Amino acid sequence: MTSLRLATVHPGEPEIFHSLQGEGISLGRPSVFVRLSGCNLACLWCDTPYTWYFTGHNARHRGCETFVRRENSLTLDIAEVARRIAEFGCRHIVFTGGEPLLQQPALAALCALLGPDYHIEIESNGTVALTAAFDAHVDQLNLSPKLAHSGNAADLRVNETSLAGYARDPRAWFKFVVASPEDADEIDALASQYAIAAERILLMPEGTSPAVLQQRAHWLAPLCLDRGWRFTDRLHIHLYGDTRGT
Ligand SMILES: Nc1nc2[nH]cc(C(=O)O)c2c(=O)[nH]1
Ligand code: SF4
Ligand SMILES: [Mg+2]
Repeated sequence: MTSLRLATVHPGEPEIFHSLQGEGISLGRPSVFVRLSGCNLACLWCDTPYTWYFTGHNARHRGCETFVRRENSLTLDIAEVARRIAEFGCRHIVFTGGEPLLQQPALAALCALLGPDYHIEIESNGTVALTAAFDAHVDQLNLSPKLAHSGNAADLRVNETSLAGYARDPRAWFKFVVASPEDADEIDALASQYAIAAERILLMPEGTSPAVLQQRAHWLAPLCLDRGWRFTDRLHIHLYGDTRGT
């Protein structure tokens, strides 16, 4: 029996939901989201700390206390995950987290169970390379390599081997979360080090309220125009606010 560790919308209920993709190159596309629990990083401004910031975690997180693990995560057999996905009647899946690529054997087994008719999109921090078994199922990678302002040590947030591999992968898009105009220099450096074309780079304002997103868009939009990078908003925040299961 293979199972996935999932986040919850409330205790006992896995975070599997139907929504419009709110970020990135597929923005606006109806998708089934499956949120996995657990992350190998600890971003200060993480918008889903309930996937990893559990009691006893020694990282800091801006603005929140730790979460009780058994209330905020659960284990679900992949057959049940597949059944819940199928109920939505939507062929686009987004695996997110946390860091979903920490559970690739179970994700590969789930995709095999679902069959070939699904478009599989991944939201990942880019520090974990694809396994051969899961690679075969993946159609699109939305990678968000973390910058210095995330608070993670440089050697943790950038895995040179996996990032170099993704830079060569035509399925990969690079969605950087930015908090200030100065972040552009770090993105420039990564883009030139890994030879990532501007065309595949998107910048997204950090923020979990429409007001903050709008305020940051004022300097981010011209910055994107200037550098030839794409801009992405966070549609779900405008539509639903910062709420689980949306
Ligand atoms: N609607 C919607 N779009 C999203 N795109 C990426 C998300 C994420 O949390 O990774 C997300 C999310 O949580 N909701
Ligand atoms: S990598 Fe993503 S899920 Fe993990 S702590 Fe950072 S923002 Fe949160
Ligand atoms: Mg998110």
